[in-house]
Amino acid sequence: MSNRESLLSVEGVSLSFGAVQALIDVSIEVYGGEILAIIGPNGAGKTSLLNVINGVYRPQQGRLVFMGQTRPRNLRPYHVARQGIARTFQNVALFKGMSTLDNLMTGRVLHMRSGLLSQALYWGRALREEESHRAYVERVINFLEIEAIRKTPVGRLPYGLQKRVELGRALAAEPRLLLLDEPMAGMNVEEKEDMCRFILDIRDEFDITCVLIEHDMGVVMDISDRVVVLDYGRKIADGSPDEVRANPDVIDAYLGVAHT
Ligand SMILES: Nc1ncnc2c1ncn2[C@@H]1O[C@H](COP(=O)(O)OP(=O)(O)OP(=O)(O)O)[C@@H](O)[C@H]1O
Repeated sequence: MSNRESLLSVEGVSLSFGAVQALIDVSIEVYGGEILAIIGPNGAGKTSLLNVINGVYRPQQGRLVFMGQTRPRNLRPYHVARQGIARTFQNVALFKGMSTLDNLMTGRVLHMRSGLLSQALYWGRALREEESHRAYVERVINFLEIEAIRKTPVGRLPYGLQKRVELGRALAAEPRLLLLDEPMAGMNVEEKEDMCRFILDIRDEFDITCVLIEHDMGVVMDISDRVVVLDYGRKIADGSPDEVRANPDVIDAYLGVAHT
């Protein structure tokens, strides 16, 4: 559960693409240890917000504070990842010809100190490092119950399992903050239940804070500690699942009807 200490502050962020205003003065607090869902109709700015958080988009206005440090405006996505923010994508983004194990190992790249030269010069050290990365990846494989597919090229796996491998790769990066873009999209009921369990356990066992975009309201209401609602680039609600569900602005945004 949340420790009520801010892990990430998004402060007054505005982002536009030409005439399109994707985010308008959005402020969000993410507390350590919580599962925060971002919801909203299509085009509301949810993915843009994740892309701002992981440094792919630079907002025209506003700032981000992660673990007490204000992010420099020119920080690149690679450095954001090194600071401890990992993500998965709406459409699975894996190396389809590579095995599950190798895909997960790519998640460790940020933590690898040995370059090619030092691997040649200090072979023993590089080997020890490789072993420790393997051990961490094995922990992730066990946790996600994907032992049976460790050697399978991920392109051959059913979609639900590919999503799980992608989650594993993000987890292998040992992030502090995990951003999940529609982790249940395209899954059947059973796969969704598994994914919900994994997200809850990631928070509890790995102590990783999760921000997720999800369209399945049942899932959102079940697993989130807090819900933020975006509509046309603005934040229109922020609260517990029950508060948000009862919020008239949210009902309007989803149902498109005026409330009395
Ligand atoms: N790279 C881009 N170039 C131009 N416009 C963009 C870009 N990315 C997003 N937009 C626009 O910004 C607005 C917000 O899009 P975004 O993808 O963030 O919404 P979303 O809430 O994630 O939508 P969905 O639920 O459909 O994925 C939309 O009007 C979209 O067309």
